[in-house]
Amino acid sequence: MEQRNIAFIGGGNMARSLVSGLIHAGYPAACIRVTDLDQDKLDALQQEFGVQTFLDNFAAADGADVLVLAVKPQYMAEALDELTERLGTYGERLVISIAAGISVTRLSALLGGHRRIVRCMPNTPALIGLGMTGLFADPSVPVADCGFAESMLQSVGKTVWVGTESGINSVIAASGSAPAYFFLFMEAMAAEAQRMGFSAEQARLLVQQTALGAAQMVVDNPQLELATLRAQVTSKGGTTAEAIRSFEEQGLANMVSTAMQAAVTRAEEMETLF
Ligand SMILES: NC(=O)C1=CN([C@@H]2O[C@H](COP(=O)(O)OP(=O)(O)OC[C@H]3O[C@@H](n4cnc5c(N)ncnc54)[C@H](O)[C@@H]3O)[C@@H](O)[C@H]2O)C=CC1
Ligand SMILES: O=C(O)[C@@H]1CCC=N1
Repeated sequence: MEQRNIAFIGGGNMARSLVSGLIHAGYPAACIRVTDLDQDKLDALQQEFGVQTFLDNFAAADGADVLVLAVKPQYMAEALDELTERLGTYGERLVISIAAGISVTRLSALLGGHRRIVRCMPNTPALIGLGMTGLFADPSVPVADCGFAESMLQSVGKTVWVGTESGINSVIAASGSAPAYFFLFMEAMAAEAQRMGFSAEQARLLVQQTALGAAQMVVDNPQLELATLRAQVTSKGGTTAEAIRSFEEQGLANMVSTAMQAAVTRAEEMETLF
């Protein structure tokens, strides 16, 4: 991967996962800077990865070729107002934003009209190198910059480009927020397994190993439809058929669709708020 000086603005969960992925992919720690308001987080990042850390965003951004915006959406304007005022211009810098609900147009305004922006939507499994990220860039962004952003996100998992910016909100619904859907489902299953008499530890093992096995079967069998894998478990007149019938009667597909649309709607609302 091409080496550029990267400054992460915000050193929280997602920045940590990206830093970890880059370091494990052999990216030099000397080319990575991280800023945060929390000195303890910075110290932990410095100790674990050997990256340079800063309490001052300007000090990190000055001299960096790439800025990765990794603060929560509600703090983005505050962080960028100050940075833009002190930097004056972003020049040739590539700006990669991982924030939900902040459009390229809004980012550009916060960056004093800067246009070299790639929006990315990763998810938390990036922490263990199994992330899924959607990327979007305006056609005016140089191909080399898009390639850099893609390589960075591929260091923590898989990537997909979306052709329109609204596609990023669909990525939020389908993968950015989605680890939480699976966790919720697993929570519900583990709770029921406990009610059936398993200990908390046993219930978690039953659920997590099944989720892992099911996901691995999907990955290992790209030629099989998801419905086919489901059918292979579902013996005619058997137990699974009854569980699936119950899910379907209660409108699982509709529930999932409505929830994913709710995530999109919230992302659209956030675009008007931050
Ligand atoms: N958590 C998730 O599953 C995902 C989050 N995102 C996006 O990633 C971004 C970061 O999210 P997380 O890492 O989960 O949040 P986080 O809260 O763990 O990290 C944000 C960090 O920014 C720091 N910060 C706040 N204001 C700052 C400032 N002015 N200058 C420097 N640092 C500042 C905070 O101290 C905090 O450590 C958000 O914009 C979110 O939309 C994107 C995809 C998935
Ligand atoms: O919940 C959120 O807003 C962020 C974006 C995707 C996952 N977490």
